[in-house]
Amino acid sequence: MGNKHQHGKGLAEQGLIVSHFGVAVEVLFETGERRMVKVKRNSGHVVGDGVTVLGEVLHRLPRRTELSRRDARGGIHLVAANLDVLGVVLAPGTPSGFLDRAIVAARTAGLAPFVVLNKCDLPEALELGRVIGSVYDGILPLFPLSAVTGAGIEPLRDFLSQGHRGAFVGTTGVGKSSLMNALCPELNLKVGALSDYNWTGRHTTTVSSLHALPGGGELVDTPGFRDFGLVDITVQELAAWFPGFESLQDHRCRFNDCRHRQEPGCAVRDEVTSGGISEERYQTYLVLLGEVEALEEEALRRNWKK
Ligand SMILES: Nc1nc2c(ncn2[C@@H]2O[C@H](COP(=O)(O)OP(=O)(O)OP(=O)(O)O)[C@@H](O)[C@H]2O)c(=O)[nH]1
Ligand SMILES: [Zn+2]
Repeated sequence: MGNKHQHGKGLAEQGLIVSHFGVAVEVLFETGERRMVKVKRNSGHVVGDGVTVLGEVLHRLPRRTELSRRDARGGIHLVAANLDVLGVVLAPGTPSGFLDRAIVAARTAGLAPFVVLNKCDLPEALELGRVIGSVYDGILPLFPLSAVTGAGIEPLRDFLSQGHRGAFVGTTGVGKSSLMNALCPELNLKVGALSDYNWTGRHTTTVSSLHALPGGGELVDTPGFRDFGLVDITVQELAAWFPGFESLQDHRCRFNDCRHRQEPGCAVRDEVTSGGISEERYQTYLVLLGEVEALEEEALRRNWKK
């Protein structure tokens, strides 16, 4: 690795940040070469960023999308840039409401969400699959599978191979790591291959890494990015992106900031009356709306600005 490429004077090379080590990033260049480039700590670069590199000077290109999370003190952290899709991983026992929040968060960030129903080898997964299928089938791609047995993983591979760059999110224990390992056989290998570098702290400060899948597509591994903060959505985002309200693309509420509750001229309530939106979906929305409103008030009190 490294020395084959001649750096032409004044010629910047274009690449992609595939790993981040705090004081350095690993850049994958269009030539296929990989090289470590030093960056300032807190320079704001993340995995998925497109860059140009001239010598040791790295310049970030504009981003298409940004995926962020919020920490326990309200600080916002960028997790990855330029993702196209976000896989929301569910398994028996996932708290209800998580999926809707995650879908809204993904859509708000400009990522197309899809659903992975993991642990389908367990009998409890049958009922979850039925419930999820009845609500979300036709709204977004669904992948029932088992990361452990490998059953059902092929359709997900096909989906990702259509040139998609994605990441997974899900509550702890749903099987995100298992899924990453099943999809990226290079993951374990990679840890070993990198160990002969001697950048200080590289093993402990890795934020995330991007992996090309053997059949096409890319996945970003995001250690520490589970459910936390992703589900932190605003009332406006919820009202605009709630799954099941897709028919609203053609109809608009009278008020731009309509919360779809009692406002006059509300297109959502019209759709519920006419059957375009199910009463059940609408009731689920109202419950979530109440929760998001309460969280927003609390955040305002703590002075978390969004
Ligand atoms: N039965 C069954 N168990 C699974 C499956 N996928 C993962 N598991 C198990 O679920 C547990 C959690 O899996 P992980 O892959 O560590 O889950 P995770 O989402 O990465 O968890 P966190 O790192 O805590 O966020 C492990 O014991 C896995 O073996 C599956 O498809 N079927
Ligand atoms: Zn409305």
